[in-house]
Amino acid sequence: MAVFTPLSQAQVAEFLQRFDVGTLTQIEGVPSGTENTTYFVTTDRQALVLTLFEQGEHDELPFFVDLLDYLADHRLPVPGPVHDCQGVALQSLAGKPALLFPRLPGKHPSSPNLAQCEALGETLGHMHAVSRHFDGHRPNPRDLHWLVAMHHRVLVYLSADDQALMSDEVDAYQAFFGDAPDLPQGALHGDLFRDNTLFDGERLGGIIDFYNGCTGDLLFDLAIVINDWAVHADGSLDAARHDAILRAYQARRPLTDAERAAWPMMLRMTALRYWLSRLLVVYVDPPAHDLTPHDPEQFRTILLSRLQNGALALPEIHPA
Ligand SMILES: Nc1ncnc2c1ncn2[C@@H]1O[C@H](COP(=O)(O)OP(=O)(O)O)[C@@H](O)[C@H]1O
Ligand SMILES: N[C@@H](CCOP(=O)(O)O)C(=O)O
Repeated sequence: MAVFTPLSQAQVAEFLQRFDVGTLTQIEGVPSGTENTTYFVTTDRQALVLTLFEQGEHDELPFFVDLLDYLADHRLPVPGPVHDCQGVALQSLAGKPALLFPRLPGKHPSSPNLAQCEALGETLGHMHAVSRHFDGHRPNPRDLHWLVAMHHRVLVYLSADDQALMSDEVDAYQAFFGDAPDLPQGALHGDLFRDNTLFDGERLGGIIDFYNGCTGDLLFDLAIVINDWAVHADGSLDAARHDAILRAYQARRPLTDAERAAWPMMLRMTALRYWLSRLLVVYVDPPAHDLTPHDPEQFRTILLSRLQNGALALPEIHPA
């Protein structure tokens, strides 16, 4: 379940009066979320999504509002928050911070086809081309500093081989990124898995759930995408999906030489980032609700595959 704060029809109807969105006809709790309370809200004029923030740093919400406003203004398929009649987006409802969004069309792709991979790559390249100029700032909460600080907390739960694997990897990232030239910076989604996209057939209807959004290495976002969108069950890369995403991405934002050099290491580091964050959820900081945690093993397998097989060759650049 993901309705942590139940709302009545009357509460939502009164809330909607702050906005110019029409009159409430229906509310429906969304079961699939994991962190926040989400309701689909329908009025006589439009379909909306209401999010109540249950956890996290609430003082970071203005960053997410600014980022979504910025991306929506640049015609990216993201749900730009609805602003009330006074021009304010961030609200309070039932004692929780609340945002209202347009409901975007589509479904999460479990097994994306090549056209969907191309659409995602093209949109992410577009997003990164414009997000380089976004002037907000939020350090990446899952960057190398986080890996260095947090990996000690799970070592005790791992086999001797896995302890060595994790520690050696973190050392290798520190050695590599400590000496590497700076990579292009900008705003990132930070968690662009398939289940944070909505596809209407082959059209990308929207990218949602920007609450890992931050500013940092753009390559970090791209590596997260490849490790989720272009893998087989054994962790190996699917060459056709990999190339479809990276060709379309680079038509919008070609990778620099420094990014190309860092790519194999970034694929490993973002695989370990999820192995670690999932281990932390399972062993160190389990959530209060009873949702089944994501499987850490999946990202250990991906990491081992990147280590054993390296990265695939990056496709040729075809600028638009
Ligand atoms: N703007 C939107 N348009 C359509 N569906 C949405 C939108 N925002 C969220 N959803 C739906 O609600 C679900 C939960 O939202 P999400 O922000 O991912 O919650 P959580 O952070 O709790 O996981 C999503 O998986 C998606 O199905
Ligand atoms: N998509 C992630 C969950 C979000 O990551 P977190 O670091 O914010 O817990 C996953 O599949 O594990």
